Parts: sequence; C-alpha cells; structure tokens
Amino acid sequence: MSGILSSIAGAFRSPAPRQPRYIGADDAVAIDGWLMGGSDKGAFSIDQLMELAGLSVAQAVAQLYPLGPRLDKDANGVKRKRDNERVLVCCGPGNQGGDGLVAARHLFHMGYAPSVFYPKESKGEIFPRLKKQCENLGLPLIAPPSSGSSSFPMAADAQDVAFRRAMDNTDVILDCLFGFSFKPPARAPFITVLDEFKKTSKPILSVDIPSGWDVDSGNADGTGFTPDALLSLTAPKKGVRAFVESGGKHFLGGRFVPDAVANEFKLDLPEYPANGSQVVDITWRKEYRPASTSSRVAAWTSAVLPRTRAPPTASIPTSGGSSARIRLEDPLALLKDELGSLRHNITSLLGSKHPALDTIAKYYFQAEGKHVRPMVVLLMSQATNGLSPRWTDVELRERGREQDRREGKGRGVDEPLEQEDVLNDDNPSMMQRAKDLLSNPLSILSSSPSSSASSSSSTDSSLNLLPTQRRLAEITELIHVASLLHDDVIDLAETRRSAPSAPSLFGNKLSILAGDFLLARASLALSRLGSNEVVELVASVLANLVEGEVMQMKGNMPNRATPMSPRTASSSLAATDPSAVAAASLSGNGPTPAIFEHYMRKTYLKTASLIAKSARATTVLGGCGALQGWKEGERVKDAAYEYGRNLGMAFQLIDDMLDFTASAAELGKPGGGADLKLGLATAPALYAWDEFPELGELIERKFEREGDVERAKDLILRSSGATRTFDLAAAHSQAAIEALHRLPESDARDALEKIASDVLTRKK
Ligand SMILES: NC(=O)C1=CN([C@@H]2O[C@H](COP(=O)(O)OP(=O)(O)OC[C@H]3O[C@@H](n4cnc5c(N)ncnc54)[C@H](O)[C@@H]3O)[C@@H](O)[C@H]2O)[C@@H](O)CC1
Ligand SMILES: [K+]
Repeated sequence: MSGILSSIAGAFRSPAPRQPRYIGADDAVAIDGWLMGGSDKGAFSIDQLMELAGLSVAQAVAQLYPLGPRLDKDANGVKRKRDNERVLVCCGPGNQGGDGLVAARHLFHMGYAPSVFYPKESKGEIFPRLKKQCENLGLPLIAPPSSGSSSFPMAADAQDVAFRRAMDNTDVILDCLFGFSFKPPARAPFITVLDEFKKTSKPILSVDIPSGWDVDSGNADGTGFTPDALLSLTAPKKGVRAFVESGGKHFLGGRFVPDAVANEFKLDLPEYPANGSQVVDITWRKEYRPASTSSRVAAWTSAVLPRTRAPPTASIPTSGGSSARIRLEDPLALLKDELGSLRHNITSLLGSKHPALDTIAKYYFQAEGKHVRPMVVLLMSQATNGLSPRWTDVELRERGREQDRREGKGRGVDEPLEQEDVLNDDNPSMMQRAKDLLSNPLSILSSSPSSSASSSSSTDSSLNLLPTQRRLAEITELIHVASLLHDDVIDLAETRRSAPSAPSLFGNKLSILAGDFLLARASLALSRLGSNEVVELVASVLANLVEGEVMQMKGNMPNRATPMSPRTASSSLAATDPSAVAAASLSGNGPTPAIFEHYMRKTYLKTASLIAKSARATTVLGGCGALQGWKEGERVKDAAYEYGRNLGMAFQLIDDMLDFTASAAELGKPGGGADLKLGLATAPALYAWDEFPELGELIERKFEREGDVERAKDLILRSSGATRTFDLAAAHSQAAIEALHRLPESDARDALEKIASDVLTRKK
C-alpha cells in the first residue's frame, strides 16, 4: 500500500472515540423531554433514566478511582481501609441528586464505602424511596431530619460540621449537586458546599457540569471550582468545552440514547465499549484539535474584562486541576506541515493554460520564502478561534461545507460560485483537483491541508483552522508576491532571494502582467470566502499597496514651486506633501516631523497594511465579524490588527536598517544602501539627516550626482541612524506583543510573540 493510502487507512482505524457535539441547556431540556415523551417519543420513565444515569456515575468512579485490593484485618482485628474506598456522594435538590443516590447504592454493591450528603431533599415520590434504599444499606447519611421525626435538639451548624468531617475523611468526592437546570449564582445551603469544593485537594468527579458553573458559558468568571474529572450525561454541555479541550479527564454516560434522538439533535455520539460498560472515556486527545486553540471564552473573559480576578490561564482548567501550561520550545514548529501545504495549494491556485504566465506566476514561489504573512494569519487564527460565541456555528457551517465537498455535492473554498463557462477561468490545476475530488473524495486527505486534521501523520500540527482561514493565508502570500513582482519592475531590481529577479529573467511587461494575474487569482479566491467584511479589508490592502508605492515614487521629489517653512508645516497637510522634503532641505535644517510621518505612512501602506488587515480578517472568519453580533469581537479584531500593524512596521524598519548594515550576500538582494541608489531616504537616512543637515541636499536631489550615494552612506554610517531605526523597530515590536497580550495565552500566541521579537534579530 502506498504511503498516502496507508495514512488514509490509518486515519480511519484511529481508535480515538468521536467527540460529541456540545449542547446548550435548551437542548438538554428538549432531549430530556424527548426521552420521557409519550408513545411517539422515547417513552422512558424517570426512574429508568435515573437508574441508568446513576449506574454510569458509579462505573465512572470505578474506572477513574479503582478500588484497592481487599486487605486482611490489622493486629487489633480492625478492618483496614482499601484505596479509594470512601466516596462522599453529594446530592442536590433536583434529578441530579437522584442520580447521586442511585450511584451511592451501586457503589456500595461494588465494594466501595459511600457516604451520602443530601442537604435539601427533592419533592416527588421517587426521592424518598431512593434515600430509603441507601438507609437500608446502612450508608452514612448527612441530611436534615425528616419532618415528623422526633426533634432531638441539634446544634444549628451540626450539618455543616458533619459535612466538613466527611470531606476530611473521604477519598473521592462525587459532585451530584446540580445538572443542566442550574441557574447561577448558587443559593444556601450550597454556597458553603461549593466553597469547600474549591478548598479541597481531594479529587472531585463532577456529573454533567461542575456544580456552580453556568451550563452554557461554564466557569467564565473563574469563580467556580475545577473538578478532577467530568462525566457528561447524554452529550457534553457547552459550558464544559474549555475544561474538555484543555485535556481534562472526560467520560460520557448515556448508553440508552436511541439513534432517533441522537440524529435529531445531531449529537455525533461515540461508540460505547464492547464490554457493556455504561461509560466511555472521551478525554480530549492529540488527534482532536489542540487544547490551546479552542473555546477559550473563559480565558478571554478574564483577559479582557475589567472584573478580571485571575490571570488568563487561571481559568483554563487542566486535568490535574493545575493551570500550568507547558510552553513549546519552538512554537513555530506548530506550522511546519501547514506551510508545506500552503506552497502546494498556492501552486494549484496559480495554474494557467498559458505556459509563459504559468511559469512566471509560479517563479517566486519556487524559491523558499519566509512566508511571514501566511504564518501570521494561521497563528492568529489559532490564537483567536473559539473566542467568539459564534465559533461553534461557524465551525459547523464550514465542516458541513467541507463534508459536502468531499461527497462531491457542494462548494468548498475551491469551487466556483458561477458557471465555469461564464467565468472562463482556465486553471488546469484546479480542474484536476476538482476531478480528483469527484472520482476519489478521499484524495482530499492527501492533497489538501484543509482536512489534514483527520490524517494521522500530521496530528500534532493539525490545528483547528477553518478552510477559509487557510485560504486567506494563501491569498496573503499571493498578494505579497504580486507586490514583489511589481516592486522589482519599479526598483529595477536584478536579484531577489539570491536568484535573478523576475523582470531580469522574463522582462518588465510579463512581470507586471504576472503580478496582475496573481492579484486576479487572489480576488477570485477571496470572493469564495463568503465574507464581505473580509473582502472589504483585503481589497483595501490592494489600494494601500498602490498608494504606498506611489508615495514612495513621489515622496522625495522636490517641488520648489511651493516652499514651506521647515518644522512649522502642519503635519497632517505636510505628511502627504512632497514639497516638505524640498523645503526642509533648502533651509539647511534637518527633516520636519511631517517628513517622518510621510515615511511612516508609506511604510504602513506598503508593508504593514497587508499583515494588519489579514490578521484582522482571519478573526472575522473565526466568528468575530461585525455582522456576527458579538460586541467583544471588536476587541479581538483590534488586538489582531494592532499586532499585525506593529509587526509590519517593525519588519520594514529593520529591512530599511539592514539595507545599510547587512551585506548584499546576507540579504540575497542588493544591499549596501540600495535604497539610496533608488533615490529613497528611509528611516536611517532621515535620522542621519537630523544629525547632519547637509544630507538634506543629497536627499532632495535623490542622490543623483556622482558620489552622492557614497557620501550619503558615509554620513548615515557615522550617524546613529541605524541605532535609532532599530530602537523605533523595537518599540513597534513591543507594541505588537502588548496587543497580543490582550488575547488569551496559547501556543499560537507564543509563536506570534516569537515572530515579533525575532524580527529584531533577523539578518536578512
Ligand atoms: N437526560 C439525561 O441523560 C438524564 C439526566 N438526568 C439528570 O438530571 C439532571 C437535570 O435534572 P433537573 O432538571 O432536575 O435539574 P438539576 O439536577 O440540574 O437541579 C435543579 C434543581 O436545582 C435547583 N437550583 C437551580 N439553581 C439553583 C441555585 N442557583 N441555587 C440553588 N438551587 C438551585 C432547582 O431549584 C432544582 O431543584 C441532569 O443534569 C442529569 O444529571 C438523569 O436523572 C436522568 C437522565
Ligand atoms: K454536577
């Protein structure tokens, strides 16, 4: 079997059980209603369901905290305690309390020594009977005296004292206080109980939802306790998602759920074990999306909202109850496989039937690039996916789209929206891809990264990225390369990435056309992402790139007709007025603030805009868009944008510095003041001008005279221009990191931080 086939087969043999859908409180109530509904529904009685639920609770205890071997009596003839023998079953006032009573009975018959804490008995005839069954077995019971029994005088806090003593003496605590009908905040007498849960170091197994957590939003404010393990009944509730996906021990019970209800509520249930067990261990595994990337609503809340009490990670529970997160040594390794697929996909996007266009369009993609822009998009996606309450819907919709595509039924991000003959877009690579998909839907597993999450070979880096986000990453690289093609024509560059530049190999005309072609393919791909907000953002990048290029061409051009007084010019006006340079240099002074602003604005337009807006756009795809109705989404989008903007500024400033301080060999393109030869005064030159006013004259005439470039270079190298440029870049790098810190902690955030700090130490 070929490698690809065996890896596909491997993916289908995978023993990792399926992850069920997270359901909201509304769905939980509806499912309960269905199960207990009349003849056309489930037709279960409440006793039956409680019996099954309670049995699954007891079985989960047996698996998680196995009973130690039976021991001989000690020298005094006293029975010795077995490991994990003592289980304190804490029962609440609703049906979940009934589950607890049933579980206590089963645990006793399994050999455990359970005690029952039942501070508020439920109404309904079933509960006294369940309680009586426990009393019949002689289980210690901490409960208010039943009404009608003799009122023997009791201390007011007798129940609390008994409960605390039981907590001290137990091995394991069972949290059967509240289930899906709980509405926070907890009322007495449960407040003190939940406080004790928070304080204890004993393992707590929570049933359905850790008591005190909101069923839908979980432990969002970080005030709840974190259990050692969770047993979800029927299907996990939305509120436990962060716990589950941070690797918390997670079992599922509910082997009685008929297919009809599972299908109706799209529960996506896993198989239960062949041995008849009522529970299945569905603890999150590496095969699923990584813990750090999904549904960190809790962490996000504590990261951005003023009522924050704990640092962001404190509310991301982990299996051991501790919140420590292991930092990856090289967080960028997260993207190793992704970038390989990116290059492959870009090549597919660029196919053309016209051989010359095909060759030149793909030319710059053959050389290894740094792929900074797509990397930022992919990592920002990971760092923010799951934050939006819309995330589940977005993810489900895209998963559905991919599924349809795999089945040859509908449109994925590759399929045209219009009829092919109307589009008249001859891309042989994409046609081949479409054919492959139809003839062998599984080929998607090997040819596209968008479903690599299910391929076993790339599990470590299979991220919870949406297909649209991957495509956006590819689009950013297409736009970037298009701008390189156009730049190399404008700058007359002879080399690029240590090889002949495209214009020097293919000529200016073809290079410009190839750049246009890339932009056209990027636009086509953009339209298929299905988000107008993203189209708007990325289309404005295209305009910015051209504006920046024009500013650069015109920016230093002297215009003696409209002299201005240096340093007094209104900065907003002068920022776009090229005459400012001429005026300043004529006066023999250094550059005005307006000249510097002009340079910074150009830098934003030419470099930072693409990184900033694509970082923002990917958060829109992940559910933070203006039309997705989540107000907090603006803050996520802004953090992503500010990160990208500052990273882009730092990146270009260092690029401009390296033009003076690095050799051409190190850069792989002309260096040693190449910008001066193009007549451009970048940050190091502007800072040097501040120290050596005579530089103004050379800048004004764009270093055109014999010896100008050498003289300018000499002055710049003698000045602190390079150092000040570096300092400015460092400030932007720091600002990027600060923007990032408004997002919750994650491996992806670490990787983005590394990119922002590595920018300062790069040599090319
Ligand atoms: N669908 C299923 O799979 C089954 C579910 N069962 C269990 O039933 C549970 C749901 O039962 P219920 O709907 O009775 O509800 P709960 O067991 O969640 O408890 C509701 C009770 O808690 C009280 N309560 C709510 N908020 C409170 C607060 N802030 N402070 C103090 N008391 C508060 C209510 O007054 C009510 O008495 C599930 O979570 C599950 O454990 C099983 O019994 C049967 C099978
Ligand atoms: K519970």
